[in-house]
Amino acid sequence: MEQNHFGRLRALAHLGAGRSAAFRYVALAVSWLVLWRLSALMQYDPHASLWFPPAGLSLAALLVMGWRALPVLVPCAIAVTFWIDRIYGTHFPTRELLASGVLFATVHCLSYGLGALVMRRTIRRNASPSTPTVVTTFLLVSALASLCATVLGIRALEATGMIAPSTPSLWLPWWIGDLAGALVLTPLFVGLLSWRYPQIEPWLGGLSFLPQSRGSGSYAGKLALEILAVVAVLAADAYFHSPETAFAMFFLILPQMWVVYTESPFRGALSIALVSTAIAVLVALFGITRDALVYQFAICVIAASAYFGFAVPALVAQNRHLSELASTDGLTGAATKTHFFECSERELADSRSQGLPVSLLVMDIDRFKAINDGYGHAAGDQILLNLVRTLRHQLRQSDLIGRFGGDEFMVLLPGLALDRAEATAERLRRALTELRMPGPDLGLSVSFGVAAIGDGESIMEAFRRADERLLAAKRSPRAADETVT
Ligand SMILES: Nc1nc2c(ncn2[C@@H]2O[C@H](COP(=O)(O)OP(=O)(O)OP(=O)(O)O)[C@@H](O)[C@H]2O)c(=O)[nH]1
Repeated sequence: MEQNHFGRLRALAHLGAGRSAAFRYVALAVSWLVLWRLSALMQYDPHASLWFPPAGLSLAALLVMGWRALPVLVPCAIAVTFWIDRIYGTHFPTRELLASGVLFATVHCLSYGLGALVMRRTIRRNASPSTPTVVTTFLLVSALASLCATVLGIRALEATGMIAPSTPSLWLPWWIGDLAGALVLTPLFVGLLSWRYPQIEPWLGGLSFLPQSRGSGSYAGKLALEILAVVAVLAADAYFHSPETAFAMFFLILPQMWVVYTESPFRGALSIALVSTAIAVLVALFGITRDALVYQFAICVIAASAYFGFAVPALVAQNRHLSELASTDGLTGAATKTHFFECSERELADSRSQGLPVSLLVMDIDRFKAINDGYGHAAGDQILLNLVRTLRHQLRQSDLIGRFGGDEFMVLLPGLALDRAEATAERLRRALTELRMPGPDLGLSVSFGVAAIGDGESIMEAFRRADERLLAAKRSPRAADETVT
């Protein structure tokens, strides 16, 4: 009975999985055909569209799904050949259309498929690809794959009699249109597809397309500003009838970079796609296709430059992480020796300018080796961690805690002269004896060396004096008596 239920459940799960895969394929096909229809609406010459969004979807699908995308892309590419025939009213015989469709599908899928293959191989060879590597590979692959699709696509149409042989002006708008579609939309579609196919994430380098929970209010404002700028340039171009106005579109790189530097890669890619769509749709709506090539180039240049901008937030985060590693002790979170002395120099200069005293404490756990040997290094680590927590709890925010190494720590006490610094050391010593220890009869004993930093004295000189006092305290009978075994 139970087996029966389990079997039914499994069958249901299989059915669900099959459906969701079929649904994905249908959604991909519908999106491809809708994008193709949109690009056909933006044609300014036969076979020359302002941009060709299906190129971006094909490249993204082949990148994420591999050759599994072919059963969707090939029929779509054949179908649109028949659709073109109806749109242009050319009424070619079905056999010729089929031959032309198969040739176009082969050329399109082969060009973008090989491009995707090269990109996957290049990036996979690199264990952790950097954002500039991913972006450079993507730009080169997009340019070469779209050029290949253009040259072979024109040859295919000529061979099947769909266009007159040697139409020289066609290749540049075709190529830039395909390139614009691939450059602008591939990252966005990769982002959308990678939610369904998470295996793509690891080889995207610093470009994580996973959604982020940052506020969307300011992002919407930035997008609105960009669209406003697009409308302003295109309206001016349409109104003044001067082709020079079109070049103002290149200024859009500024707000685009702002979005890329301040938002997640997915939001950056979405913004590039929205702005480019707005340019393509409005150029078609305003009927200013005479400047189409300028706008095509603007779309490509803005997108290509913005992708390199993706590297900046990733590098800033990486830098922050590295400087944290260099300045903070990994176990206790106290400042490292170098960072402690750097910060102390600044603090000392600041306090001296205000006429305030500064003191330095150096401390060392007594017989720490015995704790490690008796209770293990994990117990020793816990004591170091608890010691720094206690120091933080006992000291002021402005006091700086550093780890010199091993079981030796130092504290900079801005604003405290020697007497108050010694009182602080005594308070800390007492608080540390209260720390929970691994053994029942064990108490934590810590020795201190205290020094006030004299006028004109350096931190290192004061540190040496404090360290001598620490050694003297270590040699004193009290420290020797307080055993920790
Ligand atoms: N658990 C742990 N032990 C550490 C760490 N760094 C250094 N130690 C140990 O700290 C001990 C320091 O030993 P010593 O310098 O002889 O100091 P001590 O045993 O406290 O002797 P006195 O200072 O003379 O009282 C060594 O056993 C080191 O292995 C650490 O990060 N974690």
